[in-house]
Amino acid sequence: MSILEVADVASGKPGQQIFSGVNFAVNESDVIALQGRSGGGKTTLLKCLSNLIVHDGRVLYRGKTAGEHGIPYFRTKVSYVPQRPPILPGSPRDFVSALYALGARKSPNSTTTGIQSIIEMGATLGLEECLWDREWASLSGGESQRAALAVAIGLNTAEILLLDEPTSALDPKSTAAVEQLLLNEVRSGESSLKAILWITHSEEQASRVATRLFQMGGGACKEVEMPPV
Ligand SMILES: Nc1ncnc2c1ncn2[C@@H]1O[C@H](COP(=O)(O)OP(=O)(O)OP(=O)(O)O)[C@@H](O)[C@H]1O
Repeated sequence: MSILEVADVASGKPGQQIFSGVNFAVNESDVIALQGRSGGGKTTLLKCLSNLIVHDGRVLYRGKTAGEHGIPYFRTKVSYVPQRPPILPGSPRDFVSALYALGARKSPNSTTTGIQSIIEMGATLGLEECLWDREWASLSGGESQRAALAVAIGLNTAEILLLDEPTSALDPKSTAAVEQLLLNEVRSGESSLKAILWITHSEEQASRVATRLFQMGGGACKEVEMPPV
């Protein structure tokens, strides 16, 4: 069974549709680069898939809709990671503690080991431990982007991550670390992560990470052939 089945998904108002007729399936080990012109609807599509905005059509995770699974559970499995995390009160550590306290993230880890594994994930991305105790508002764009990714991966709950330009604020070294970590996780039998849908404007990045390529524009989303290496 596919992890995610997307059937006839459309978004926008009548007469002002952003896209319609989006159909595809995401399978284990897929790393799908989603490309297309600015304003073409890539972010909107990812938000539809994670049930963050209202849409037409059906999105099935492991054969069931978000409503059938329960929306909080669905979002822990099909997780959208925004390009820039919203500025939250408190520190990244407070944020992670709150996630565990809410129980919204059913993790195999206890709170303490869970936070520790997220901090270790951050270290892989070059984040020092002291950063987790600083105010979100004091972090640079690249630090907050990597902290959000470390949380999304380190929670170890999502089967599919929907990444919105996850390296847009990063230098080449940090970009390489993020790409490597994500590919390692998706290939590891121990990680919950089984597939990624990854918005990127970089053809070079797509060729480094992707196993499939989707092109968005003109109100549609089509799979295209990967360019020869
Ligand atoms: N909340 C909103 N209200 C009204 N229009 C919106 C809203 N969010 C997005 N749009 C519009 O929907 C269209 C698609 O936006 P979206 O952000 O999905 O594009 P994108 O392909 O991700 O663009 P980019 O590559 O610039 O990030 C754009 O015309 C945008 O202005």
